[in-house]
Parts: sequence; C-alpha cells; structure tokens
Amino acid sequence: MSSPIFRRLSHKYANRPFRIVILGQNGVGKSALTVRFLTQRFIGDYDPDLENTYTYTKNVQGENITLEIRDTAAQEENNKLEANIKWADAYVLVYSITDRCSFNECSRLKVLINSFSKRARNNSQSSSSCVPIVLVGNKTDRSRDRMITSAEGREKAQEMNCSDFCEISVMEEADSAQKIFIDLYKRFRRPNGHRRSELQQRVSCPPSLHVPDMKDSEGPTTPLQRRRKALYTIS
Ligand SMILES: Nc1nc2c(ncn2[C@@H]2O[C@H](COP(=O)(O)OP(=O)(O)OP(=O)(O)O)[C@@H](O)[C@H]2O)c(=O)[nH]1
Repeated sequence: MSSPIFRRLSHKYANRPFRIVILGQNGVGKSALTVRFLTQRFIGDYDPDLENTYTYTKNVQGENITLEIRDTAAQEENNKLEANIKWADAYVLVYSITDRCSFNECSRLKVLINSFSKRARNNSQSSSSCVPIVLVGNKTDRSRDRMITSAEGREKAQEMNCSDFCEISVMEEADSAQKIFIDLYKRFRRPNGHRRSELQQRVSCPPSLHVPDMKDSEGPTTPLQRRRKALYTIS
C-alpha cells in the first residue's frame, strides 16, 4: 500500500494542468504562436529574452480544460532547457519553413527531449509508440522563401517519432494555432483528471497534416495585454 505522503503527491500531480512547452530556434514564431493561441491575435514583435508561462482555461465540448503553456526564450542554456523539458507533459517544436537551420535545430531539441523527458524515454522502448510532440513548420505565408518542403517536414516528424506534424502561418491563421494545442491535450490528457498509464500512452500514432477544425477553435475571452515574466491566467 502506498504511504499517505505518496498518495498526497500523486493526487497533486494527477490534478495539475496539462503542461505544454514550446521550443525552437530564435525568430521562428514561438511567441507569436503562443499569443495567437491565447488571444486569437497576431502580434508582430516580442522581447526575445523573456520566458513566460501562461495558464489557459477553456470549455471544449462540455469539458473544462486547463493548460499551462510555456513559451521559452530561444537562447536557453542546456540546464534551463532540461528543466523546461522535464516540466512539460507535451512539446511543440517550431521551425520556420524559410530557415533550414531552424529545421535542423528541431532534431537537436528532440535528442534533448529523449534524454530528459521520462515519457519520451518510456515511449522509446516501443518502436511503434509516439511522443507527445507536434512538429510545426511556421511562416507558410512566405512561400517564395520556402526552404523546407511539406514532405520533408512530414518525413522528419515521422523520423523523430512525433505524434503530429503541421504547417501554419501564425500570421494568417488563428484556427490552426488553436488546433495544435487542443489536439495535443485531447490526445495525451489524463482521462478524468488522472494521468494516463504508460500502457495507454503506448499507442501507434503516425504524424499527419492538420486539417483545421472549427469546432474547438474559439479563443479565450480576455485578451493578453502585454508580456511580462509572470504566470498569466487566461480564461
Ligand atoms: N511572415 C511571418 N512572420 C511571422 C510569423 N510568425 C511570426 N513571425 C515573425 O517572426 C518574428 C519572430 O517571431 P517571435 O514570435 O518573436 O519568434 P520567437 O521564436 O518567439 O523568437 P525568440 O523569442 O527570439 O526565441 C517576428 O517578427 C514575427 O512577427 C508568420 O507566420 N509569418
């Protein structure tokens, strides 16, 4: 039988919000994606050095969901990255379709996720399982400058054993940003507030291209006023 302390800790853990961290090279649009999801708005420029964690609550098909979303600063030292990877339940890896360096950076980040995320390590024991990672190619509005094809992106997502892949223009699309986060939650959430068993997580899930789904795409009602190093609550 488990001790009372263990029961208290596991209860606390099971009931905490689902945590998503956004990782990627500088300038790929991590902050733009985060703010697009939280507020439905596109805001052009952000302070590159800030890291923010936002709490987001929303009713999705009759269920109240709470997410914690951490928008990281790109120039993070490895120990900060490690802490962020350990903190999260799921990962959004962003690159710009106009920048091959940012695409390659996703492979490095995946290696770090494999090393530091318990869930990734467990999943890697089963070749058919996937990790809660969405690979996102941003800036599709800049198609003339495209360096990474959609096929390459999809292939990389498969290689990296990601759960999903999509391309997006955060500047032009609000609904796709919603879908990225809500789908991650739906796919990897803890049913009835409880953490999924490892067995439940070990499902085969090849990455696929997103088709925007309007059902869950309404944004929060309170606009984000400004960025600051803090914990934001948006509901
Ligand atoms: N054309 C285009 N520009 C975008 C898009 N998304 C973001 N940007 C621009 O790309 C630049 C970088 O965006 P950020 O959101 O600050 O990128 P970031 O990844 O958070 O960058 P760091 O904070 O430096 O890590 C800004 O000038 C944005 O306006 C997009 O979909 N299309």
